[in-house]
Amino acid sequence: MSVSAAELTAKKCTACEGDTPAFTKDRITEHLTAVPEWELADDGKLIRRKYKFKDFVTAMAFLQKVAVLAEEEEHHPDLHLTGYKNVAIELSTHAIGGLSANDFIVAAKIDKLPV
Ligand SMILES: C[C@H](O)[C@H](O)[C@H]1CNC2=NC(N)=NC(=O)C2=N1
Repeated sequence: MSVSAAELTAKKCTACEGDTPAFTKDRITEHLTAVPEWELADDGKLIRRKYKFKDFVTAMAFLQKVAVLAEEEEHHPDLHLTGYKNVAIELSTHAIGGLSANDFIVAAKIDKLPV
């Protein structure tokens, strides 16, 4: 059963232990429909969204908003700034070496941030 963005944004991340199983392909597919801007990468171990901003300051301001959200959720994406105004955000659950609900919750919340 597919999951909606509203369901994801209504949730909070929960602490993820190493014994939590990573999402299967089916669960990933169900969750990806809620965050269609995100691509699956690294053999299903992470999801990525790319942004192009008009300038460096705008890109950095957006990264700062993502950082605040990550701290609130206690789940932290890898943040990349390339070409001084292009941002790539990667989400995976390091504790389990794959994807968990936390990644999709944070992705859905990032999608709601003003750009
Ligand atoms: C206790 C706390 O929830 C963990 O250390 C968190 C911190 N942020 C994290 N972020 C990510 N992306 N993966 C993790 O496994 C992770 N673990």
